Amino acid sequence: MSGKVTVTLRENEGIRPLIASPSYRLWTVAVLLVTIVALRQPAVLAGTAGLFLFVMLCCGISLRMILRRMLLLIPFGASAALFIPFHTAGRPAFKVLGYTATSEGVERAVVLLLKLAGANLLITYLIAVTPLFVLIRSLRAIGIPAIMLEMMSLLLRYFFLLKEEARGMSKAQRSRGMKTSGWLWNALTYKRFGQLMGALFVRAYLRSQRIYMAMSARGGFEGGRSVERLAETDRTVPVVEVKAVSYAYGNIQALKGISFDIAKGTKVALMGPNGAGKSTLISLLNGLELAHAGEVRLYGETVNRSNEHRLRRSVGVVYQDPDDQIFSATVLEDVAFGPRNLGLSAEEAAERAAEALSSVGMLEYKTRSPFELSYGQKRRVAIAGVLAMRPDFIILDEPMSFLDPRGRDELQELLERMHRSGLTIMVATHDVDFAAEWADRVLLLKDGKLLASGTAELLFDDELLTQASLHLPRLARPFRMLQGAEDLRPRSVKQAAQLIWKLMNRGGEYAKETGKPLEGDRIAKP
Ligand SMILES: Nc1ncnc2c1ncn2[C@@H]1O[C@H](COP(=O)(O)OP(=O)(O)OP(=O)(O)O)[C@@H](O)[C@H]1O
Repeated sequence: MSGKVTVTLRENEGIRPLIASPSYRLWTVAVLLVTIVALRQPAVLAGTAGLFLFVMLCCGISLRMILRRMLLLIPFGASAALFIPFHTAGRPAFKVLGYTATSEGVERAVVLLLKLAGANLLITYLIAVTPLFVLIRSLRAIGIPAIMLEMMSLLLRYFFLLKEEARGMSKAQRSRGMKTSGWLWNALTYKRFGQLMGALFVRAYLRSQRIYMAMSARGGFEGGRSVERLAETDRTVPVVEVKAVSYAYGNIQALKGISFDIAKGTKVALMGPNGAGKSTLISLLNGLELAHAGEVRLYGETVNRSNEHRLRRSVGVVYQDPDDQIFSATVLEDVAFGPRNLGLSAEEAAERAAEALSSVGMLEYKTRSPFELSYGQKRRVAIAGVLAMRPDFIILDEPMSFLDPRGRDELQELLERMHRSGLTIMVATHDVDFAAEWADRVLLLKDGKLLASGTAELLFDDELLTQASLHLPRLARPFRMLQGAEDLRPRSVKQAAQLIWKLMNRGGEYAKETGKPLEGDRIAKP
């Protein structure tokens, strides 16, 4: 599964924009660009470029940054301008290798270069003082179609994610001795660089696959068709029935004939070591993949190509990395993406999105760019994106990963609230402590097989835990060290406190009976 990717868009810290409103800024730059295109006099163009440079320096944009941006464009402009003096009719000015340059040609080349420099300065100013996603949003104000902006926003977002991945990989390589400084690399460095590029390509491919899955899961490729929802379901029909299901990726058998049911309103922890088949099972439960053998039944219906879209309406999946799921320019738009795909109007979708954001405590961030959020906040937005589709069954893949302790507690509370609102929830997790405290039901997978299925009591079975590469919940460990208390299985801090209290009382009774205090070897022997 992918690691956390941090996207930095705050390249412009310490820079003061001259015009506060991004859309006014955009309009001003657009008007100035048109003016530059219209100007013909080299002296006026040079004066204008000088003025822009002065203003940019006053705004706090460093000369280094300006030169770096200029160097990106000027070589292209210069190579085009190089030929103009020799291809323009007029008074001969000088000769190079037998070719005659004209004065008019030289002036045209200078005008072109000055125009390019002026335009480049303006765009550098705009990019330096405006975060890219604010810029994209402002483009809407000048009439660029929403679909184009969505695409730009998506492309930009993944460009940055890949850039961050490349940076992370390169850092990791450098920390292991790869040297990339200087112009002349040795053969090994070139080889390592090639490997890095290859790995980046594979990562880009895998990420695009995950994005595709996350978008499909929210109905992104159904063209906003209004698909009927499932009728109100009978509580007695299991939400999920998995019967002898197998699935393979080519020769790799990911699931090997597994069977289980999930009743409505259950809190399920799907656990197992890496490569056990959890993510594969999730794709099958959401109808994104179909079983190669056996059947997956959702609300009593076998999932097949003809009903997968309809059934998927009732099953929401929150993927592990929120960066795979979130892509719109604002938080509200992103959460409204799923409802829009359900065929709802823009107003209805926005209403639902606001409601979902409120339920995850993120309503106040609705106009922000998802890029400006912390990882935990992005995860909440990703959950809201799925809740807004009002599923009956929600699956979360590793929701606790990369969250700080407070973030974990808050997420657990959110899961409880979601459950109280009537949802059936499945969480794929490696976190035994969370699963022991939260789950009503535990499914243990290993090597594509169902190792065990039952209550959270399974998480106290040493043999099973060893087989599933899990460990005993931390709260239960001290009790294992106390003679006479080994069988006590607290699943929450509260239960652990109650059990400790009981043990203390037991100690008191012993002292009363025997007239001796309880010491070491009876109960309190670690
Ligand atoms: N796209 C793929 N192509 C080939 N094999 C795959 C692919 N995805 C998964 N597998 C294989 O299928 C098996 C199950 O993988 P899966 O990702 O479902 O496990 P998982 O339990 O989710 O693992 P983890 O906890 O590491 O995320 C593994 O052996 C894995 O190598």
